[in-house]
Amino acid sequence: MSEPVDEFDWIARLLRPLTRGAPEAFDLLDDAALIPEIDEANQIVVTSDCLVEGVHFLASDRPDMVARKLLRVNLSDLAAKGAVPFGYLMTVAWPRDADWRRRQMFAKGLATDQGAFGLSLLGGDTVSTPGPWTLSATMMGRVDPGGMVRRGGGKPGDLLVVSGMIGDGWLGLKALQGEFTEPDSYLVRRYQLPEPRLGWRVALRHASAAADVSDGLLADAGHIATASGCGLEIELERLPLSPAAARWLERQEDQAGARIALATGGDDYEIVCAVAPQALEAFQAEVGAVPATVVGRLTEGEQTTRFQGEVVTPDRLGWSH
Ligand SMILES: Nc1ncnc2c1ncn2[C@@H]1O[C@H](COP(=O)(O)OP(=O)(O)OP(=O)(O)O)[C@@H](O)[C@H]1O
Ligand SMILES: Cc1ncc(C[n+]2csc(CCOP(=O)(O)O)c2C)c(N)n1
Ligand SMILES: [Mg+2]
Ligand SMILES: [Mg+2]
Ligand SMILES: [Mg+2]
Repeated sequence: MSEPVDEFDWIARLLRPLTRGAPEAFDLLDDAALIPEIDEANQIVVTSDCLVEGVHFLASDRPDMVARKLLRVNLSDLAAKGAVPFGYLMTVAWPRDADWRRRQMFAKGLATDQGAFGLSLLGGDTVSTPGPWTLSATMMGRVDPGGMVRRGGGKPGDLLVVSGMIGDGWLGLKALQGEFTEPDSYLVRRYQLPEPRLGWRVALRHASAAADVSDGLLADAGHIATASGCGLEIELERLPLSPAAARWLERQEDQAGARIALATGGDDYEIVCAVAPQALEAFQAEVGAVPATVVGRLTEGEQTTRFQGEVVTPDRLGWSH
């Protein structure tokens, strides 16, 4: 039997050398690449995320919702970098039985969110596949020179702040898989239609580091800590929970285990960022309607997670392919 391959080992050991040290790639340690010097006023942030049926979405999800999720997971990376998106390239691998109607619904979903987010389709590729429906988008956005918020740059003592709510996406998948029922489909909608936090662009000017939360809060906060050369502490009782998530949590016997599941399940597409204590007020003045919650801080130590003062040790910090 061959050994299992870790996603981040493959990126670090086999792909990083292929960047040949290009400064644009940041050693493949960030959410996006940066193309500098387009002109004096603009730099371009570029990111690419792929969705696979059965891995990222369900075969029963509507094609227009899959289209919108494809755009939104990519927009989420640009949101975390403080970029203003403008266009994308897209590759679609269609299973042979994908009929015109399906493709039409898919294009309609793209049109809806292109309108909502001011995007143009710039190019791409279309192929067929004997496997599951697979889609990839490469999304581009503008920043002022030096304006991209990096994963590195956090300092011990910085507060870890998260946008919106954590755990809803993971719970929405559980609901779709029949693990529990919800009357209003709020969680299912959160799984199928993430909300990229582009409204945090100005607030992020007061952050020292940021990433979006796709793999899980503990994993993605960990990416910030690692890139910043810090440790971190997260306190699970501080997780921002929607009313629906709080109701689910109430029904769970193992409270620590349930909170770990919410903080490692992923599919949140929120922003986690590091903010120096003295910058918190200025940061909070710019976040608008989306709640900002302090969930922990960067430290000089290891990565630790606590619940009610006790250290807890999750089996995994988040999703890994
Ligand atoms: N196949 C690949 N080729 C080149 N670079 C890659 C590849 N896969 C990942 N990377 C790079 O590795 C880094 C980390 O990727 P990762 O997928 O964790 O980023 P992300 O989009 O923020 O997270 P997620 O995929 O969970 O949304 C990024 O710089 C990304 O561009
Ligand atoms: C059907 C189904 N099963 C499981 C999951 C959970 N999931 C899959 S990939 C991923 C990390 C983010 O993606 P990536 O790292 O590829 O960008 C997560 C949390 C899902 N969304 N749908
Ligand atoms: Mg990311
Ligand atoms: Mg991503
Ligand atoms: Mg991932």
